[in-house]
Amino acid sequence: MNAAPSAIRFDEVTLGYGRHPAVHHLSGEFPAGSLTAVVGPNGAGKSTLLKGIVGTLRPLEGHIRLHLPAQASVAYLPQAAEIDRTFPLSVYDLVSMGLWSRSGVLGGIGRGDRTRIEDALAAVGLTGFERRPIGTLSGGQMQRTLFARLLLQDAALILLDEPFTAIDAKTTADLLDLVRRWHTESRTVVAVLHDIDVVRRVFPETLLIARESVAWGTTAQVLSAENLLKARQMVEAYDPHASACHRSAA
Ligand SMILES: Nc1ncnc2c1ncn2[C@@H]1O[C@H](COP(=O)(O)OP(=O)(O)OP(=O)(O)O)[C@@H](O)[C@H]1O
Repeated sequence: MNAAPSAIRFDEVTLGYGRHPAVHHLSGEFPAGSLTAVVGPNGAGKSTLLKGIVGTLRPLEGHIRLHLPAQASVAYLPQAAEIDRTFPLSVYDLVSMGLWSRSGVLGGIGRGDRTRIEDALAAVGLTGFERRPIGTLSGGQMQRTLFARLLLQDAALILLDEPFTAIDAKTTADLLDLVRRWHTESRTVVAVLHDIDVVRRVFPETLLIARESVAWGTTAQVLSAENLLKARQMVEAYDPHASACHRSAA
């Protein structure tokens, strides 16, 4: 298998809300520099998994360990529905927040930073949009803005939750080019995706989950018809009101 050291390691991790487990007994690793899709039916626990990695959700059981270079940041793009677009920010303001990990919230923006912000906006095709309030952007333009912010974050680990949902083919293709670029730069990228064709085309590794791991490895092996059917059946059979994990109780 992959000889690269792990960037994220899961040891028997159970994540959940209150006492209700959402993802059970997950063990495995995302190697440093890997490009992995997280796939599974609605309610499979994909977003929950990312929240566990970011640290906004603490495991009910087990450990998640990040092995990143010193000072390296983690960049996290939540689902579009979780982002408040009524906040009075311009495109420029939002993108410049990508520099906060280095400059601090109150740090000034120097000439070099301004060039980097302009370069990031150009890379996502938004030159000329600097002063636009984010509330006036289309869904695709907003996603381009958020990817420009990710570019500036310069993170070793990038987590994307359904980044291409409700985004047209041209915008998806442009943003996938950035994902490929991050992969060639040896960043570790984990993306929750629903479009299996995109996963097969672009993502070498896949984790298929259905409240627990169904398969984890190379995309061609993981996305077999048998595994996809198994995942669907496992989620349909799951009792969302279960208060304890059957394996813990065993
Ligand atoms: N804040 C929360 N409080 C309680 N339960 C939650 C919360 N967030 C998610 N859940 C539950 O955890 C389970 C997994 O949800 P999650 O959002 O991780 O699934 P998902 O695979 O990302 O789904 P989708 O593809 O629909 O986005 C679901 O049963 C969901 O209802």
